Amino acid sequence: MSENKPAAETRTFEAEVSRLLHMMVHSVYSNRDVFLRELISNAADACEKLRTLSLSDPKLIEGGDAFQIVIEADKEAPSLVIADNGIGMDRQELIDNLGTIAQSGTRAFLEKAGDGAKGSALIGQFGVGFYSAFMVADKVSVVSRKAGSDEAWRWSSDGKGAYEIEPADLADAPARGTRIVLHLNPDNASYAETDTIERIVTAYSAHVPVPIVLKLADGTEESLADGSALWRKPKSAVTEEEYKEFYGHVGGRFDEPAVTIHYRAEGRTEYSVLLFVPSSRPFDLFEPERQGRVKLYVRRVFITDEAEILPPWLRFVRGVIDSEDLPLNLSREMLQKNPVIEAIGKGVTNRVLADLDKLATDDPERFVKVWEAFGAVLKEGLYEAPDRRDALFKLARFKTTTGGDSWRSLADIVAAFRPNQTAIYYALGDDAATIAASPHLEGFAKRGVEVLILADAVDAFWVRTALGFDGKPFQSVTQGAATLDLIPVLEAEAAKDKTSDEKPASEAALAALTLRLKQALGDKVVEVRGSNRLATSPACLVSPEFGPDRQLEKILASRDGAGGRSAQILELNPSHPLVAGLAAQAAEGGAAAERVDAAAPLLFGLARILDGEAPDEPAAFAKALAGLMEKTVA
Ligand SMILES: Nc1ncnc2c1ncn2[C@@H]1O[C@H](COP(=O)(O)OP(=O)(O)OP(=O)(O)O)[C@@H](O)[C@H]1O
Repeated sequence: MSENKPAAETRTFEAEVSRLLHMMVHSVYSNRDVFLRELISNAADACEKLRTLSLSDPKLIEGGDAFQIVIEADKEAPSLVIADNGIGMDRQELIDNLGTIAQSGTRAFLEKAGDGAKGSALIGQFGVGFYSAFMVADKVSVVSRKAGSDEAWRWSSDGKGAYEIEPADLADAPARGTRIVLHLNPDNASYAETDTIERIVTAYSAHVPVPIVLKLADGTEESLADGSALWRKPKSAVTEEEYKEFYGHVGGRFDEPAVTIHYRAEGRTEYSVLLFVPSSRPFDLFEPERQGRVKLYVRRVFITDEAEILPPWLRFVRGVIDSEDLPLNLSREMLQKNPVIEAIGKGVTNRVLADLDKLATDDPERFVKVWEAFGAVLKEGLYEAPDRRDALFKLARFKTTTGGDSWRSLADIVAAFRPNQTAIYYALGDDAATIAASPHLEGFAKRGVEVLILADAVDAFWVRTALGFDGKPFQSVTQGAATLDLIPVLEAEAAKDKTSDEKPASEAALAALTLRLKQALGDKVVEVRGSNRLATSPACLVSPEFGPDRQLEKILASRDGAGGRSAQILELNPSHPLVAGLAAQAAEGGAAAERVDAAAPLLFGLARILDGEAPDEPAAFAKALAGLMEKTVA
């Protein structure tokens, strides 16, 4: 050991690590086995990282290129050792990796978990990594020697707030890589039993791409996993359990995969694919980077999980793509705009969409679960990938105003068109409940017209650019003339209208009212008109046919903080007693018509409120309303 090395140092864990460790130690989580899965996964990653680096720097693996994970158990101590000959960590990396929480996954876990029992139940779902060792050990010691370095470091801790870091003798350190010793606590001594280790490795780690060896007490070795690449095996040779175990390793997810896609493409570009569609949302689904997690291998060598092979709207897909054609020394620049990667991306995207479509036909219930989890992401493709629109429209499912709880396809919706209906109507909004309460839907409900409820943020974007489905354009219920005249009112509604003694405004009176209101409201509206969009509300606001949609503007305004609003039209319900009464006054002229002027801002404010907004001049609105109420009590 050289003189100028820093001596042993005790450092405290970052506060969040302490919290996590506390949770681990006091966890009532019953499946402690997962700690071994986590440590093996880290060891395998370390080997794969070095294998990749050695492609450009072969000196790094001078000591031997046979990567291996070795497990050693001592029943007497009791202790368990997990050693790898991978990349290793230097002093700073030990501090950064094992003293703080760098992983966004672990942070997300902490945020979700809170404290207490809920947290311990969640540990199994998230891979919370290295720190899970403290679920079974009173003390953990890590000796690591970074590949190519002549220094080794020991990190050790009892998991109670602090850890020690000190130089380690090279004689005690692995020639390369990391050796983790768990001093098992008495309750967990069974993890030093050969049977237990065999069972856990078979269940969780049998297909990590690095061989795993168990060193027995008599010095002999037993192979627990051969490190073969599962994705290269023929489908017929792989069981469901093996797929699930591999999904856990490669995707870092422990739910059931909803779809498993395993095939080999041959022809101009050759590659093996083993991909999974998860059955639940990963925590980072809506992070702004929209980063995919598919791992790219070249002839069994891990290259990167940052290549953009699949489009961002398939970022929930997990797994491996292994190319036969790419060079091993792929640089970052080469990953971009690479024709081979583009061809692979295209082929695999085709396949994922085709398999999802097949699922929709073969197992609609399961497909709906996938759509509930990832529909909002797939819909980004409707906007970003016009060439994929037809395939995505086939998959898309919607909640609608007449569909109740069921998810409806566009084909279902077109098949249920009412007589003379020519457009697919949609209502945009922040959430389904607000949309369903919108006055704009009244006339559609009265005619039994099914309206798409579009409550995902992405909806406002694709629906404006998509030209239509099956020759039917998409039309917003808050935009343009509602063209409902030709669609018959439902019989039950027509019967109600007949028995009602409400008299709609006459055409002449309505014309007088719209003219008067337009004069009174001035520039606030571009037009005032009667409409059959409404049934029970007196008035609403809509956008002109060719302007931006009101809801889209609202969404953009809430995002950018801009309040700008383009032209709007005030639509009146001629059958509403308030409108009919005002129309009669407008037609009468003179002092009666002046009452219309006074009512104009109130009517306009009301329409805004029905739209979920405040009146544009709240003080004036409140004053006018109070005046009106005063009259009713006078
Ligand atoms: N055996 C090892 N060899 C080299 N580096 C390691 C090893 N074990 C852990 N590390 C380093 O420590 C980091 C933290 O490990 P940890 O298990 O806590 O999280 P992770 O594996 O990165 O993410 P997660 O487990 O949340 O998916 C790793 O990212 C890696 O850089």
